[in-house]
This record gives sequence, structure tokens and C-alpha cells, in this order.
Amino acid sequence: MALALAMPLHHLLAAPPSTSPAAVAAHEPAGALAHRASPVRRGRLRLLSRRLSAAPLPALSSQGAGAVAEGRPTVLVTEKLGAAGLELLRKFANVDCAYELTAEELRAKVSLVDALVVRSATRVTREVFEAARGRLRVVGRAGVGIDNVDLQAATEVGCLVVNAPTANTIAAAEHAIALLAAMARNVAQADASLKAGKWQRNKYVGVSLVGKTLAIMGFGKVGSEVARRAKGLGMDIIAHDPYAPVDRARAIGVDLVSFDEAISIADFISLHMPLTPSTSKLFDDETFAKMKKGVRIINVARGGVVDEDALLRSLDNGTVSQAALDVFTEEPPPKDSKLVHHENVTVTPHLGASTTEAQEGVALEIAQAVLGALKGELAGTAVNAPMVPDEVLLELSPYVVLAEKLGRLVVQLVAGGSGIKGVKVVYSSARDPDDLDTRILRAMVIKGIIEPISSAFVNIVNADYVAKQRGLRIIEERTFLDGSAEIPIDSIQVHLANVESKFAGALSDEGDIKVEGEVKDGAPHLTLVGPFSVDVSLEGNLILCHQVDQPGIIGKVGSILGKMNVNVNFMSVGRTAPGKQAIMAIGVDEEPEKEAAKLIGDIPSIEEFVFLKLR
Ligand SMILES: NC(=O)c1ccc[n+]([C@@H]2O[C@H](COP(=O)([O-])OP(=O)(O)OC[C@H]3O[C@@H](n4cnc5c(N)ncnc54)[C@H](O)[C@@H]3O)[C@@H](O)[C@H]2O)c1
Ligand SMILES: O=C(O)[C@H](O)COP(=O)(O)O
Repeated sequence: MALALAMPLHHLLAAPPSTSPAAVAAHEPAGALAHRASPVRRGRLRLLSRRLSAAPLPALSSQGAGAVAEGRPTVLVTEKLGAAGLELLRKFANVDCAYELTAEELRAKVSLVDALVVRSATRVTREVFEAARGRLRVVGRAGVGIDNVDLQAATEVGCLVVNAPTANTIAAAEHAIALLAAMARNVAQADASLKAGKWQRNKYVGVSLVGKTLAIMGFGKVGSEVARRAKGLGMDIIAHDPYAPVDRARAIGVDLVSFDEAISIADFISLHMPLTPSTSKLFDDETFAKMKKGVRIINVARGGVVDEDALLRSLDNGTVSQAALDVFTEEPPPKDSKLVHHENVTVTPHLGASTTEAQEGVALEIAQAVLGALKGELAGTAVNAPMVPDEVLLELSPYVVLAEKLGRLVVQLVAGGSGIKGVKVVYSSARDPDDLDTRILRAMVIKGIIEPISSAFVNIVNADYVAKQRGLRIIEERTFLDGSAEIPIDSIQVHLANVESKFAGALSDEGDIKVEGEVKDGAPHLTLVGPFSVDVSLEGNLILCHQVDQPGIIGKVGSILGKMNVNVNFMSVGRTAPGKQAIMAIGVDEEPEKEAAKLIGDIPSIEEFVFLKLR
């Protein structure tokens, strides 16, 4: 299956296969692993020549992707989908095709499924997300417009929404051209008249397209394809789109103009903007009044961008001489809709995307995106999560693991009851800021901090929202390094300010709990705890001991763990100076029994120690 390259959403990426010292040493006895990290060496600007091993994107396990890992996920399809897409879904999931569900039936079904695939007719409301009770992980919109999906509600519950933004572009553009020509030449009306036994050649004299001005309102994918085609018909094209690049328009010979200019000089106006709060009923009485008398309007975008009552008035008073509508505020429109039955209006029942080719395309596109998301991957067509290019996702994947581990680690150092308000994440990098997208890393730090202390399920979709809800302020800073920008990040520091720590050794000179990590040979390493440099792999769990540096302690702790059958995979000691305060960081596979913890605590020179669960 050619799934789009993507980033895990629901939890960690597995660490890449590694031949790092950590991995090699993983099964050696504790004593043999002990080594001392060099004393504190903050502020150094190391030349970074190592190359990150690109982490393969693994099949995922544990919470979130469980349905895929433990069995087949269930996908509910509520509108007709192209056969190839359905076939692909059925290869990897149980597919329930249930069309024309009432809102109540949809709410009843949605808690039983992992994914929902819809087109434009299914209203995926807040109530639907609430009814899903956390099971629904992805909504796939087999098409472009996502105005039928409550994105805010999806984001709040961490449900990814993906769409299929490109596969029906040409179909929609062709339909706009079909309506343009049909309207200008009264094709639908003449057809109905002839079938009714009449022969009305004089009544259905049309207007020519050549030399007429067509205003494209919304110069995106569909709008620009309509422009290309209309140029071929000899029309003069202007466009209005506040966000479209001038160069792109110029490249196909289209002038971008203001809204008022577009609507006031056009003979034909074709609508191609999305329905959003700012475009809702954009075409109202006031707008129609500014149009050239006798203008013709085509709407293949969304019914809601037009005030349909105002359009009807404009048709009746002759401001608009004809309209061709594929979309309506309410779909299907009321049977007695005056607009639909108006003699100067040509209508189709939302057929813009309905070609065999487009439907096969969107079905395949959405099936791939949904299956990828169920595997815990983030496709490039995610609507409510950062759009991060595949190559960036791949490059950042080891740092994603590191960011979450650091979050998980730092939160466990907080003394209960002190409350966390501010989190500072500092990225040290030689990269230009524009060349380092940290949104995913920030999300993973948040996930690492919040999940161990709450029942919240945090992913890249809802991380910022969950943090905000909890009053957690996240500040991101950059430390610029000289040196090679070949690797994206040298280190990530996570600071928690104004909190008490259950492990005083983790407090920096400023009184923050501070930890730092790096990616080494593709694996996450802890490199700093408070003021102490260490170097320990974060692939397992961690014990931190704070002691006065003296010979023999490493051996004592190691032998206690060995006796208690706790496998040590890495050990590192950081100290400020020989014989002074030191920290021992021990990577362990299992959680030590209480007895082992007591024995370690009883070692006289150990001042404090803490076990940190990192997986
Ligand atoms: N009838 C159908 O079956 C059908 C098929 C495909 C797409 N559509 C609809 O067509 C619309 C466009 O689709 P697309 O794929 O071209 O999307 P797109 O995102 O590529 O293009 C939309 C463009 O509208 C612009 N825009 C946003 N607000 C605007 C405003 N106030 N004024 C002018 N322009 C504005 C955007 O900058 C963007 O360039 C969507 O609403 C989509 O749902 C309908
Ligand atoms: O936004 C879209 O992609 C179109 O309006 C198509 O909608 P449909 O999938 O319901 O045909």
C-alpha cells in the first residue's frame, strides 16, 4: 500500500534501529556500564558532523493506534465512495457503508468506529464528536470543502480531519464551464421546452462568451482551472482573491483586482471561494447592487456564500439576468424553492465533483489518508494539524521521540501540588529559524508533560488546545549555534519555572527544573539534569540519584539493581567537580521493586533518588 509518508500522531515513533553504544551495552551487567560524563560543559559550540539516521516510520502500537495494531479498525462510510477507495479501505479495515443516516443514527454509530469517511452531505457536528466518546480518531472528507465538519470540536477531542483537496479540482472546473456555456445558451431550458413538445427558437436566443469579461471570485485550485479553460473560449479573465499570489495569476494571464472592481465590470461572475465565516452570504443585496446590470452568475463553490433571497430579488429585478447553481445553502433545497424554479436559473444537484474519474481519485486519496492516520501517521492533507512536508517529518522524527521523553521526564520531577504554569522549550540549532519547524516538537513536549498527569489524550492535533485549557503557557526559544546546519537540532531543553521539585538535583541555578536532551545515532539521550551533564539513553525508564561524588557508589547501586533483576541499559554520572555533588542517571528496563528502592536510598552518600517512567 502506498501510504503517504507521515508522522505518528498518537504516540511515539519507535526508535530507529541503532548500533549506538546504548544499544550495544544494553544487556551488559550494570557495573560494566558505568562511566563518568565530563564535567559541566555548557555553552560549548560543538562542531556537529554526525548525520542523523533517518528513522523508518514504524507500525505503531499502544494507545491510539491500538485498533490497527491489535486488530482491524472499523471505518464508517456515510456517503457513496469510489470503488477503488472502498476496496483499499476493506484491505485494512472493517468497512461499514451506511448511507443517508439521520443525525441520531450517526451519533449512535460513531462511538463504534475508528474512522468516518464523508462527502458534503454528512454533518459532522460537535454532537457527533461528543457521541464518539474518544474512539473516533480520524474524519476523512472525500472532497475539498470541510464546512460540514466542526473542526474546532474535532481539534478539541484530538480527532484528525483530512480531506482530498486535489482529485476533484478538474471536475469542478469543468462543471463550472459546463454551467457557464449551458446558461449562456439556455441549454437546460431549451431542452425542457423541446421535451415538452415546444419549438421555441426565438425564446432561447443566448449570449456569446467570446470577448466577455469573466470574474473569478476565489483564485485557488478550481478558480485557476476555470480561468485557463475560459481563456480558451476567448473570454477576458479577471480574478479577485485576497490571498492568491499575483505571480500565479499573471502566469496564466489573469489580473487580480479588488472585490468591487471584479463584480462591477464582469459580464459573468464565477464563485470559487470556500464557505467560511467571512465569506458567508458575501453576495448579498449590497453586492448585487454593485454589479453590472444583466450580469450572469455561476456558483460551483458553496450555496452559503450567496444570500439566496438577495439573489432571487436580483434575478427578479433584472440586476442578475441568469444564474447557474450547483450548490445551495440547504441541500437538497426545499422542493418549492423559488430560486430553483426560477426560469432564469439553471441548477444541478451538487454535481461539481461527480465524474467517474474524480470520484475514484478522491476515494483513493481519502482512503490512503485515513488508513495512514489510523496507523498513527499524519498525511499532508491534514486539515486541523500542522501541515509539515514529508521530508521535514522524516528528519524530525527522532526529535519527536526526544521531545516527548523530555516532557515526560520533567513533569515527573515536579513535587506534587506545586502546579505547572510555564514551560520553556529551548532549541539549540545552527539552522536558520525559517528552516526549523518546531510545531510538532512543541506538541510532543506538551503531550509528554500532560499525559502522565491527566487522563487527557494529547496528540499533535489537540496539544496546543489542551495546554491552553490547562493554563499551561509554552514559550519556545532558539539558541543559535555556529557550525553545520546539516542536522536540524543540537539539543532541546525543557524548563519548568516556579515549581518545587521532588528531586532538588534537577534545579538549575535559576531555580527552574531543567533537563536537556540530544539525539545521538538516532536515539534520544538525556544530556543535562539541572546543572549536571550526563549522557544516558532515554529508550527505557530512568533512575536519577543525587549524591556526593565518591568511589564505589556506582558499583553499589549497580549491584543492588543486578540482585533485584533490574536490567540496566545505560549509566552515566555527572558531577560539578571531583568529590562534590553528583548525579547518577541509570537507564533501566523495569521498574525497581520497593525493596531495591529502599536499599538504594539506604546508601549513605545518596541524598535523593527518583524513578522516572518514560514509556
Ligand atoms: N461543487 C462541487 O462539487 C465542488 C467541487 C470542488 C470544490 N468545490 C468548492 O469550491 C471551492 C474552491 O475549491 P478549491 O479546491 O479551489 O479550494 P482552494 O482552497 O484551492 O481555493 C479557494 C480560494 O479561495 C480564496 N478565498 C478565500 N476567501 C476568499 C474571499 N473572501 N474572496 C475571494 N477569494 C477567497 C482562497 O485564497 C483560495 O485561493 C470550495 O468551497 C470547495 O468546497 C465545490
Ligand atoms: O467540496 C467538494 O469537494 C465538493 O463540493 C464535492 O462535494 P461532494 O463530495 O459531496 O460531491
